[in-house]
Amino acid sequence: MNGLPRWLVLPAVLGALLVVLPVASLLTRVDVGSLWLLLTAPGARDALWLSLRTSVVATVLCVLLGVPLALLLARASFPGRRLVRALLLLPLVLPPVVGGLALLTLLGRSGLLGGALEVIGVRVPFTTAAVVLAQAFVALPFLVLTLDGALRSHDTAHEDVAATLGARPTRVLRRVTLPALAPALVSGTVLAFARALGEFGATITFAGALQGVTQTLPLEIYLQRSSDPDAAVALSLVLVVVALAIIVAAYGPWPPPVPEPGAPSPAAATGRTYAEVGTYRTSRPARGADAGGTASDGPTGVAGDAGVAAGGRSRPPASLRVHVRVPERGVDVAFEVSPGEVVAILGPNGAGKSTLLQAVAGLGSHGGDATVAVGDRMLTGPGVPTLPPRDRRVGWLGQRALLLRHLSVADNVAFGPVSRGMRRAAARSLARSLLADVGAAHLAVRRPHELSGGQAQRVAIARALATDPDVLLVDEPFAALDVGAAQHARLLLQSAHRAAPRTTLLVTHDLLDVAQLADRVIVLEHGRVAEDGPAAEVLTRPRSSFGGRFAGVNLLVGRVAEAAGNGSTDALGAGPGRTADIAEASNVVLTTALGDVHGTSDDLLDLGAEAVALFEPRAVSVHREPPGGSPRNAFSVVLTGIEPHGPLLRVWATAGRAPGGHSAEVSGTGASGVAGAVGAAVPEHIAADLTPAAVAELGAAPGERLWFVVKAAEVTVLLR
Ligand SMILES: Nc1ncnc2c1ncn2[C@@H]1O[C@H](COP(=O)(O)OP(=O)(O)OP(=O)(O)O)[C@@H](O)[C@H]1O
Repeated sequence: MNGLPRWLVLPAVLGALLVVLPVASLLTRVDVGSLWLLLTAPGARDALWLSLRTSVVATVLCVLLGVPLALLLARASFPGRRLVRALLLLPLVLPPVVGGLALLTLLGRSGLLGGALEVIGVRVPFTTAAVVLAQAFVALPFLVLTLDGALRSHDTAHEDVAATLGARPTRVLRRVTLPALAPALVSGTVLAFARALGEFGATITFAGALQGVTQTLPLEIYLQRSSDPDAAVALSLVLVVVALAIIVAAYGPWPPPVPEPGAPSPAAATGRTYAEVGTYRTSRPARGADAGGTASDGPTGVAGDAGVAAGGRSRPPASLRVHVRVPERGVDVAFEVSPGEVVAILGPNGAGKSTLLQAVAGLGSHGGDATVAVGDRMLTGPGVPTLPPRDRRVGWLGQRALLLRHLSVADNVAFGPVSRGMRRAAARSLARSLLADVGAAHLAVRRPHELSGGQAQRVAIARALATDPDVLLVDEPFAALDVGAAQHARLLLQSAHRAAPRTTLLVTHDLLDVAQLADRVIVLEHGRVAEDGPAAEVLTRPRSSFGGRFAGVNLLVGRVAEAAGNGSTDALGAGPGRTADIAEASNVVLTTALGDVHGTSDDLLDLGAEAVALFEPRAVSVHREPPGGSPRNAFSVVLTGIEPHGPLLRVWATAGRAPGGHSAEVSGTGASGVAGAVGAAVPEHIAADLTPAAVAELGAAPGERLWFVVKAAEVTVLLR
């Protein structure tokens, strides 16, 4: 019973019997011997034939009118949309006879439109056309509501990608939206047909019962009921059989839809620090070398640089200028990217990364204003018409591969070039070449559901490059892949970029992406640029809270309180705006939320200036009692968590209050280390890496107050 109470069985069985028993008893009344005779009687034949013809025409009408209606209701925003949706429910709840009366008041001889139609010699009521209209009136909501539900439960990600590939709206509708809607369209159409076939009340009111003209099967059954009950039962059997066939067609035991390859999985975080990433950097294959396949990717390797030539640039790389302002999301970001530069966009959740990418691609409706220029081409901005995504030449590669499931792999890659006007044969040949470049030539004839996540993402890379975009937007492209497949795809992107540099914005939470792909890093915090610098600089000497957490170093933000040069112990005295009168200060004191922090610096420091103190977690020792002697940096902290970190344990603490007072702030640190820790930026969080034995000896639990100690020589102070 799957945990359900047993008493449910009785009402459930009674409910099923309420529907099944009457139909079953109808079957027992059928006189099989005279069935054929009854069904082929002229009245019955005419009624059946009329019902089938009018139901088919009414269903076609429903599809032609209902599909656009459902699309607009689900995807467009216009005044009164909710009202229209509610009104469409009316035929479902109104007695059909009321529907028939409503049609009469509109199209009858003295109706709103009927009078005018009479004048031009068109009479609708009591004709076969009236039967069709009555059937369509009651059947349309079934189709619209089925499609509307399906549309609203689908996101528009596939349509968005198709638009960035250059497809015009009608092509997106025809090649992306409608194929994705096909199952719902079939269900809705079948339901509409069934409803039209069984329609009675509206038909008899609006069309009457003229044999061969308006007397459909339900009407014939009703009329035969008094004169020839056996014929009525036999005809009812026909309707039951047709209805059963329809139900099987619509809801039969068809296989469930296959999940999209590369659907997000929780295995996103890497938990590696920059130092660890260095191993990857040194071990990566040389330019053009084969990186080898992974178990999940099949036997193919990564093509070398030369191999990506087919995806090479037909134009030189272009610069990118961006200013995105979305006040309602608290986003105001501006920067420029040099031609061919790869800029990693980092930041905690909600920092504005997706809003930024959407604005550059022209997707979504964020309601803000944006200025985006690629080279000399203004994509959007004050005083210039906003280019739609299809005309921007801005490619998109996201976490999900978003391949079109009804197309083969080769046709997926050819989709963009064909959308941009390339002849089909040429596009196919380009697709084959690009698939070979990404080691997926052998997958060309497969459907997306026959691919692994890694294979699907490789195809998505080929598809994104096929249109040769001026700017590539890459949004956590490897986050849903396992480590091997992610590295494989990462190398592919790197290889393609080396062969044909392309201006790229790369949103990521993964250190490996930054280390391997990015020239420069922009850190967003609270919708603003918090840090912008060369990738190596941000990863080794971060200036922002998030940058520090991302790079796996402790970072405390503060103001310069003292700065003394070259070992001199003379404090120059605090005071905002007062400049140290030495070129380089080596010993520095920074006032931070954790207290004064002593460190060294090579920067020219102004007293009172904002600066950051950096130190590695492994440089921190942890004590239960205040340490003896006079260590320069001893911070009283509250333990917030312990997590594995390679062979060590990473102990996290914050400058919160111990239990009893307000609880300490808890960081967004995931169990997976740095990459997992990027969900939140709490500046005063610091970490210490200890051996498991040291942690056991310490015996501390989250919430306890401890002392974190770090030598001044281990602390580097940088200007912010
Ligand atoms: N559709 C929306 N309507 C209103 N506000 C939104 C919408 N989408 C995002 N926001 C808000 O805009 C801000 C920026 O969100 P955005 O999705 O751009 O952040 P993000 O950096 O991409 O975050 P994440 O890493 O979680 O994807 C957040 O405060 C968010 O709550």
